[in-house]
Amino acid sequence: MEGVQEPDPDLLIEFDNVALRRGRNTLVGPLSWHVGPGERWVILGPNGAGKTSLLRIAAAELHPTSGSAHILGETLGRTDVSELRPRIGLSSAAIAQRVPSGERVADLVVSAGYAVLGRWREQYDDIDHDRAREMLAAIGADHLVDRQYGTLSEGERKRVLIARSLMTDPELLLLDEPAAGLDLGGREDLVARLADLAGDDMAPGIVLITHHVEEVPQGFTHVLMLRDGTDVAQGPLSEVMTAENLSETFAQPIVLSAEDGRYFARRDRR
Ligand SMILES: Nc1ncnc2c1ncn2[C@@H]1O[C@H](COP(=O)(O)OP(=O)(O)OP(=O)(O)O)[C@@H](O)[C@H]1O
Repeated sequence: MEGVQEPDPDLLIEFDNVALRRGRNTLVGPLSWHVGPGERWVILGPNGAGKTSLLRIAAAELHPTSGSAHILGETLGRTDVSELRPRIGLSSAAIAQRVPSGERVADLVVSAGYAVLGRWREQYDDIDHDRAREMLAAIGADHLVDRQYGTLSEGERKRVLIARSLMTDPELLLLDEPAAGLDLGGREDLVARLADLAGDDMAPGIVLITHHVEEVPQGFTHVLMLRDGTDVAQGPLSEVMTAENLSETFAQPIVLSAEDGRYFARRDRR
């Protein structure tokens, strides 16, 4: 990639004029987006806005068609992604679907460091198992350690997969709709766990995709609102999470309220 600028070593994600095209369709961009250390971002936008595609570029799973994309100081197109990916924790529905139902939770989490799904290898050390249990405990799922993945509820599965994505001690944690499909209690439980994680200084930078402002955990710092692949608005939550920006993003009049660091939205029927 000629003409690509050098990465800023202080940024976790540094996308400049990034675009992703498939045939005649532009799925993402052109979009510039920078994520700094300690930041906790939420990506909001309607179905088909390009949220998952953007996150997959950040996960080094997709290469942008144009623009410059640096992740953790490495430049996509110039770096060996097999070395970059273990530095990124990713939890998504696509990964969830690939987990064999008979997989034991302990094995699923411990194998993350070796990037295998559903392939139990016996050479993991005690230190790996201790860390797996620690990651499960961090997300309130340590009691599930001996269960089979297929027997877990939707909410339990989400938490186990987040524990798995933390296993490698990633510098960047990417969560694609972690609260999708959860009931009210399950959602509140997960949102509270993510708020704890957001408040932990030792936790990696976090980017979370959601469809619902109610799922934005307390302690999140920034928001990127996407529509038709591009950013309607982005920046600190306190400035950018407004009814006006949500209305433009979702192309309908939205009323927004906030309480105790949580947000609530509905359509304005007046
Ligand atoms: N390989 C592909 N070829 C063509 N179009 C694609 C391809 N993959 C995704 N798309 C389209 O790109 C757009 C963005 O998809 P993406 O999954 O990134 O959106 P999203 O915001 O995550 O949507 P949702 O909220 O429904 O999950 C969609 O219109 C989708 O149909």
